Amino acid sequence: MDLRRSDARGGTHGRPAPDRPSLVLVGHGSRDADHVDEFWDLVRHVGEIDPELHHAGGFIELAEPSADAAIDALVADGATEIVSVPIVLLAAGHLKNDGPATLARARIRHPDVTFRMARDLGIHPEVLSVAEDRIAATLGDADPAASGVVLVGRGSSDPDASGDFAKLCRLLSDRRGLPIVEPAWISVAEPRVPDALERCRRLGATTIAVVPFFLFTGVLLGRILDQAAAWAQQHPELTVRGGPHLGADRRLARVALERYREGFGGDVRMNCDLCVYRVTLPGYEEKVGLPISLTPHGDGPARGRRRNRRATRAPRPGWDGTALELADEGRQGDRGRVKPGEADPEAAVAVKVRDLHFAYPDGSEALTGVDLTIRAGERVALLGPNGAGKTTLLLHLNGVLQPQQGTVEIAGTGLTKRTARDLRRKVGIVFQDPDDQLFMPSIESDVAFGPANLGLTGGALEERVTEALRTFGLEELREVAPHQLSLGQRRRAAVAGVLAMEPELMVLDEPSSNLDPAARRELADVIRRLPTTTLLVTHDLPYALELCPRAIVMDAGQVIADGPTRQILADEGFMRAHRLELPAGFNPLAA
Ligand SMILES: Nc1ncnc2c1ncn2[C@@H]1O[C@H](COP(=O)(O)OP(=O)(O)OP(=O)(O)O)[C@@H](O)[C@H]1O
Repeated sequence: MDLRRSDARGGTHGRPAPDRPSLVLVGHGSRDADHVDEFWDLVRHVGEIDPELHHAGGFIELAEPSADAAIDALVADGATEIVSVPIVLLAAGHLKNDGPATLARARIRHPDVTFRMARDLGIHPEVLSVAEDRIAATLGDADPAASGVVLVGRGSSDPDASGDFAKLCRLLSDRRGLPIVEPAWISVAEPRVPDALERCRRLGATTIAVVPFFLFTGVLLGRILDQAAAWAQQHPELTVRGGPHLGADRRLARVALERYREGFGGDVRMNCDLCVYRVTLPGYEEKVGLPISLTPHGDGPARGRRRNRRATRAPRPGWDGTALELADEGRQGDRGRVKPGEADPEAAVAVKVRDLHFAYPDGSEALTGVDLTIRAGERVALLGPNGAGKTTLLLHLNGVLQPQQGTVEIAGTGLTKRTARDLRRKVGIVFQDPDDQLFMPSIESDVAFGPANLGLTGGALEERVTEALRTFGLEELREVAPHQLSLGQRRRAAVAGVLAMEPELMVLDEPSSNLDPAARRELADVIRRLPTTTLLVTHDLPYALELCPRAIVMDAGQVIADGPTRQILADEGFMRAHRLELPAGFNPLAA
């Protein structure tokens, strides 16, 4: 018997905290017991990712407890602020009507409690990743050039939901390189499944995956497969494969927590999470691309620095410099260009980790389900308190440790005992202490050591070494012994040595530790110029902000946040909850 599952049903979890609201996860509800079980599985994931968070789950209709009862239970525990996150893929009538209505009733029952409503899971990169995995599993080894996908939604009379679903299909094919992805709906909206299958056929697909874009199971999934099977019978020359729905994937629990943080911090994005194109609001042109605060919105006072702002005011310029600069570039006719270090959604995947678990022989569970994707060319900070699991993750990336459960891929190569040696070459780790790395009599011979081991000789070796030394301003020091250099110079030399191996992924472990301000700046210049995908593991949060557009935060063996570094560092409640401290007086919004 799965005790955790029955524990997660109904009831509340955690205790109310003074510094952050409680969370109510609101599902649609279903008469299907498996659907309801999957909802509780997702609630359980949320609790596992953020064990301290006071939360409960409930339904709009058809299953128990109701969302009203879940809210009452949180209040009975002492909650004074509650964020409601709809566990719904795309918002339509039920969320838009019943979601706010639930909170309106709750405000009447509990006038002293503040309620906020967060967004649906929506068009989020993690939602796309889950859908992408389901599609890939369904297509298997079919030739992508001759494959098509019919992604099937629930169907709604709400044009926003239908439009968002079509957009999501488009993003899966445009941005993720999937073959033809055709939207279809099982009820209310058109096209229907047979029409979309027919369109795939006409576009030249010989293998077609029919994948339900449903969060949880239910009677409609069988109907989708029946319709696909009936169509397939009329087209025996084609292969039609039915795929799984999204299910209670841990990545979706992380999206739910991100929505909670948005609702909590008043940082609801004005555009979708994936858009590089930004909409100019008439009269607010200077705010193009900035997140617009919706916090006050009639839901009681806002928290924190933006307490006194009205919903129509955007945060001050500089909140999201990245987006601002993008918009400026757009005006010069270069809209959407990806800047160095940022994710290019069209770039190849450099690192893909899925559901990675690892326990040390003494039973310490260091990794308990890590999922992350890093694209080629990205510069990403890996943050987290002591013992979060960062080192253990790195030891998997370079093949020193083998996954006990889950998968690790570097530049398309999966980690196995057979490939571990190869992966060690693809992932270059620059250790915190350069003296662990530099052991030859001169900097030049140190930098040459790795490439020479790879078999490079003569002019090719000389060229590789000179290039690496030039990149790091070490040419004049090439004949100097490492012990005669400063710590900053030794650290640059260590980076040069690893870069000379031309790794697919460069990992820098605490690169700024013990450096004086000048050496720190010089190293930052070097890191910014690295041509390789870079993962920077650090407790130096200002350095992470300076160098990495994106941060991944780990705690208790899991990824608990993944997003723009500035946004994560500015989330005071989140930072405190995970023992991440900014230096006194450091304001990530102003930096
Ligand atoms: N060799 C080991 N044997 C047993 N437990 C270990 C071992 N190495 C790490 N652990 C445990 O695994 C968990 C994750 O540790 P890890 O070193 O990966 O964290 P970290 O995020 O790198 O921490 P730090 O920031 O302190 O370097 C911790 O609970 C740690 O005590």
